Amino acid sequence: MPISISECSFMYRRGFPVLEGLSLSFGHGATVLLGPNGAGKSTLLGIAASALRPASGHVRIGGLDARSRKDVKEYRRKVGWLPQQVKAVPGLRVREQVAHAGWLKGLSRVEAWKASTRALDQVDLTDLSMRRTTELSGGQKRRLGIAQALVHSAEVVLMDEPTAGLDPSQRATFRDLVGRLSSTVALVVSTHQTEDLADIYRSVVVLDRGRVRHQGAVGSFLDLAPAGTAAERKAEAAYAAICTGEA
Ligand SMILES: Nc1ncnc2c1ncn2[C@@H]1O[C@H](COP(=O)(O)OP(=O)(O)OP(=O)(O)O)[C@@H](O)[C@H]1O
Repeated sequence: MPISISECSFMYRRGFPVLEGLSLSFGHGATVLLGPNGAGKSTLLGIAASALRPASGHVRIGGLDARSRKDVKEYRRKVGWLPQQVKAVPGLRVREQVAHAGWLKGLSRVEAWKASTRALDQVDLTDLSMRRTTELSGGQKRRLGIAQALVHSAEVVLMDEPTAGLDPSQRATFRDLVGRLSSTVALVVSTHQTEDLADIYRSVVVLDRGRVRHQGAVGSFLDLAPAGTAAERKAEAAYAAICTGEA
């Protein structure tokens, strides 16, 4: 189901708006969210996950509004979110932390325990399911966070820099995962990695200083690269052209 953000404004500190009247929607399939440091990507994903509350505007999935007290619990059940920082809960083992995340999203204890097996398999963490989460490496913790975002089979999945710190083999595993998720969910991935965009994502959003600078299919994004750009550099060149205002 698509997620729609309309006329959203947000500020952490009075007088310093991060987003002003932002409207955007993410449909079925995988969308990559690009933008310079500080553009507002994490803020936007936090709002879409209903972890941050905008000062004005609406965030909706179907008929559910994240800002409505009546809807918020059900809204959150429809969303899986990998935040930029994944917290290891002291005392919990990997499988327990993933199952706990599923239980918090409304699964029964039995369902959450079963679902944690599948989610850990999806991120190749089965071997570490009995490891204490506080003992994971950075990349392993990232994959724990992805498993937490997936455990309750959300309709909308938001991932903030999921491949940061992943080794090449785990990045390949993640690419396969995106391919599988794309056919069933609305997936939004914020990243600074522009290689292989066309193989992984259906559409691209570029955010800059809280504004949408570009939104469209991957093909039309790549076409913004200057003529003659080598295929493997097209995404980087298109992104640079948008950020400098040349496209
Ligand atoms: N907790 C906070 N308190 C105050 N300002 C914040 C906070 N978090 C982010 N900001 C500010 O909000 C703006 C948007 O930050 P945000 O983290 O959303 O950007 P981003 O596009 O995700 O950046 P990056 O690519 O570096 O992760 C930045 O100017 C940042 O300094």
